Amino acid sequence: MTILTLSQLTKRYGDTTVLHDVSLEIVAGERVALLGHNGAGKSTLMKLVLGLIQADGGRIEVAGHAPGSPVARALTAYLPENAAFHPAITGREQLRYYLRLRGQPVRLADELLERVGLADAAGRRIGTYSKGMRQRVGLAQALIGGPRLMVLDEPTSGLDPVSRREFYTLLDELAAKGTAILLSSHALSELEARTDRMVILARGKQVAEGTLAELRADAALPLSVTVKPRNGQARRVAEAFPTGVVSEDRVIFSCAPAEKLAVLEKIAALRDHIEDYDVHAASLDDLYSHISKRAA
Ligand SMILES: Nc1ncnc2c1ncn2[C@@H]1O[C@H](COP(=O)(O)OP(=O)(O)OP(=O)(O)O)[C@@H](O)[C@H]1O
Repeated sequence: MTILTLSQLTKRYGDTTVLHDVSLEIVAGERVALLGHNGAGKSTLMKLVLGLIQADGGRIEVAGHAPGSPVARALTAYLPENAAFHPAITGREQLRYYLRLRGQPVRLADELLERVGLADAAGRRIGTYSKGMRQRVGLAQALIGGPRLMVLDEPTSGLDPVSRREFYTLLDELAAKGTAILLSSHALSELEARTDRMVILARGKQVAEGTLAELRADAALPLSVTVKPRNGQARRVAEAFPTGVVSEDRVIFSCAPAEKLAVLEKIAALRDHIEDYDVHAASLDDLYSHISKRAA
């Protein structure tokens, strides 16, 4: 089921068009990453989805409802990059306040805080929380009511590596239950395995969209191959791969995706001379910088 539809969305501020004809659909359970340089239009797109600002062209639907309408608001949760709370109240009080606002029982506060790993700090003033802990309060708030669509603006900035992993595990659980997730992030490496699809914006234009595999196939960037020769075999192996560079007893070279099988066959034929090898496909970082340069 389609949860979010953007069709030829356009937004202008004065004479400047900050989003041009952006179209996107997110179905239930899908995790979509919105990528782009500073000022590319990510937050603007999110504000439009939330109904905080109005588009100048195109259409947005949240499960068939207009953004910002009471039904769309009830179905949507939002976590801003720097969730801000009153420092004098406790995590539990803050959650109870949000639960009341959303017409939910306040007894759910402790359960939500437990889900985001804040059970021990529930009775402490938020002013004593670290940035990562405040982000978790924001996430707990976003979980209220079992949203169908979650919009997360750079949700992991300021979180340590373990907290980031826990955060994505929580998102995976939500997606598995059918929540559609739209998140922006500059931390590309963590998105590779944790999102289903990426949309890349460059100066308001949608310059690429697809799964990591689709973006890789489209960009056709070379693979990086590293071969570790057995002792005393470096020269023999280097001769077999003349474009390679020898570094720290390894021979490193690149090959086009279409040549991958031929290279693997060659490596297999040299098995008596080779101790190990690695083949690295282009990372999301590589793809992002390639696509951004192509769009410039
Ligand atoms: N209220 C506004 N008035 C005028 N211009 C604005 C307004 N809000 C955003 N912009 C402009 O719209 C463009 C897109 O901004 P936006 O905040 O959507 O980018 P972003 O991709 O979220 O960037 P970042 O990664 O830095 O958060 C920028 O050029 C910005 O200056």
